[in-house]
Amino acid sequence: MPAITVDELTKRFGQTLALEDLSFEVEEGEVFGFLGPNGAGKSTTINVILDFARPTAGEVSVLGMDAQHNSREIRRRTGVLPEGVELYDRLTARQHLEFAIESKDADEDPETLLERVGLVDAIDRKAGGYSKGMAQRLMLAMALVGEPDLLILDEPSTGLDPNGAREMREIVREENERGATVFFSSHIMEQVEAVCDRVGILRDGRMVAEDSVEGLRDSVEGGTTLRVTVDRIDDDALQAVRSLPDVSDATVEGREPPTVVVTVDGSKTAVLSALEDRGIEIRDFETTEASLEDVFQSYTTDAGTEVHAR
Ligand SMILES: Nc1ncnc2c1ncn2[C@@H]1O[C@H](COP(=O)(O)OP(=O)(O)OP(=O)(O)O)[C@@H](O)[C@H]1O
Repeated sequence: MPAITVDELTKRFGQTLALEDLSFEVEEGEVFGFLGPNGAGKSTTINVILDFARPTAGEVSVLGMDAQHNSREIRRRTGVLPEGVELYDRLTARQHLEFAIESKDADEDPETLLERVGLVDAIDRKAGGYSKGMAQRLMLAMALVGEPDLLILDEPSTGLDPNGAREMREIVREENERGATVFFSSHIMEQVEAVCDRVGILRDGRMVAEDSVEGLRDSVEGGTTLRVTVDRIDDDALQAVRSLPDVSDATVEGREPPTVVVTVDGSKTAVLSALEDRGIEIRDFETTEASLEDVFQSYTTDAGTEVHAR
């Protein structure tokens, strides 16, 4: 049973079409990264999943239950880190957590939870004085209350410095190992790479790609470039490289020594062997992969479409 099923979901706000016929599934036990530029519809999708917004058309089920009819039970089993921080300025972190623990009928120690998110030193300070990052850590601790089956994190790295973002990823990993499904949105591809099993890319309310990060990289033409520095090169050897099944392009840069620049999908050794078989000496080689930013751009901008996402 999938943890989340979104089926032909459309959501309009007046004239604005925020989501259009959106369908996807998040498998139980997976970490799913929900990516998209600002305004793509990520928060709207999350709001419908949690029944904070009603669909114009389509259906959503969460943990096997209908998102609209069973929202109370769904929210009880789900930990949410919503976008934008809504803390009570006059309450301390301990009081926030006591409230969250009580409302989930859970039985946890606020101190242990705050230790996990690195905020235990501020346990009895009022949230009104918190920095953005501290507020985000407290919200994350609240999301963890009650060992939820599903964690929904909307832009969880907002306000966190690189250390905080790394700690957040560690918590995502730990929660996933405990058995929780994690669904988190971001507009930064790099943040999802380290933890996500699968990524969906949303653009203008539609899912434009769904794959592992590795699969997405491979889907962008020019994904891997192999640069081979050789003692010399001739047309015969260059043609031999070009005719290899996994090679889509091969050109020569520089003369002394020349560098063969090869766009290759599969085996790089085949390229090296093709050159060596023709008596060419390989002095050095390196491979470069498309950056994740290239991948994201190729799916979310018109300029990027020219990168030829297949
Ligand atoms: N309550 C609302 N009323 C009117 N329009 C809305 C409302 N909520 C969202 N929208 C519109 O729906 C579209 C999708 O917005 P949404 O907030 O879901 O995007 P997002 O991907 O979460 O963006 P961001 O990364 O900026 O948070 C936008 O055009 C937005 O202006």
